[in-house]
Amino acid sequence: MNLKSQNSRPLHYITTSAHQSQINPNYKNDYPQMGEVDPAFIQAIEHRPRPTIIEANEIPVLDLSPISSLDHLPKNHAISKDMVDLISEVAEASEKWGFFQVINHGVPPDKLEKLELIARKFFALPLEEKKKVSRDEGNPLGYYDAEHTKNVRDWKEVFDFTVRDPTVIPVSPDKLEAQLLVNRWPDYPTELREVAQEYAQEVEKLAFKLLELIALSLGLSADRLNGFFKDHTSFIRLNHYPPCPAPQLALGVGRHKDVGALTILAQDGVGGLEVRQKSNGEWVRVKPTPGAFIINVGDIIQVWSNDKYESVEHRVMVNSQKDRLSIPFFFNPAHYVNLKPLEELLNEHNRAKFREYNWGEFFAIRKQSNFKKLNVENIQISHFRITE
Ligand SMILES: O=C(O)CCC(=O)C(=O)O
Ligand SMILES: [Fe+2]
Repeated sequence: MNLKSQNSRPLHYITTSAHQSQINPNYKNDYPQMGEVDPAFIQAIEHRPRPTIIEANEIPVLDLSPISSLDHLPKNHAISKDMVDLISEVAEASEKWGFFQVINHGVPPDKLEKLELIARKFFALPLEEKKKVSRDEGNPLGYYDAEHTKNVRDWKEVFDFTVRDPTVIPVSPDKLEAQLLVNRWPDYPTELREVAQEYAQEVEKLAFKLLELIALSLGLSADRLNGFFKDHTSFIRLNHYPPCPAPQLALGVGRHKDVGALTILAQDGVGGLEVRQKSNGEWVRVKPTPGAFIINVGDIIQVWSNDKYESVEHRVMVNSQKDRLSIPFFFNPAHYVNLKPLEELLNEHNRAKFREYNWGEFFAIRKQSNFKKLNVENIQISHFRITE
């Protein structure tokens, strides 16, 4: 890679410019030129985005109206025809795509709009302000602008908070006993805490409904998986992707699979999320659908379902013009839950494909590899795969 300059240009030089220009008309665009991109961001050639984008027109959009007024789904199949249809759509989408979108999901749109607005205000603050609530090795919550995916730095800045406050989970592989994690809220914008918590409560309800739909779609009783989430360790991330001077070299988030059970993602209208299509391995763009959430099956559901529903690889492309905001809710079980294929789905033709592993330990090890560049591959469920 023949870069003009090897000097690192901190991400913060460009993060606020889009907003600064709205606030201050004299603000000069300060985007670094291509040669100034820190090599830490540059993807290996085979992982760089392709110049032509393929839109995924077929990612299923599921209408959750049949369940939007319910708090929980009926425990067995004593359910309406509409619900039966919905459950088979969930089964098909999870098997074929590992991704689907939902509309009429019951989350009030104004809760999301408010959070988006406040998130933009937060990211528009000077870096020193944001760093007052910085994540560190002892606490993975708060602001961070140097996350690595597969040891390459992502072109993004994030703010993480847990849905349950406090949340109990081990955070470091050197200290695997569970710790009490407390959210870090900034002084400004003052409303962030309240708006974020209100949004979290609404999406938490949706997460349980989706979990119940997935259980039913696997032929289990609706509440089969709920017990694993009694003390859930779910967290919400505000992802901000600043405009990037070299979008053909870097990624907002490098290719990865989500390690939790389910992800419920809100994205703004800019677009950038790409999913690796199961049928042919092609990267396809998930076009923003106003009012819809994007749902993806994570590694834990892959393990529980013994590979019936696979967690699908995805990544985020950035662009040189616009910044982008996305808000994933990562629905994760309690730290003490041990994960393995569900007994009732196994038989002599379908033997367990994964060894048991503990969620809290897995989380602690993965968090450390996202925090800094390591020289080893990060932990994956494939490390627990049983090879004959
Ligand atoms: O920004 C997006 O669309 C997806 C982000 C993502 O995959 C993640 O944060 O795990
Ligand atoms: Fe993801």
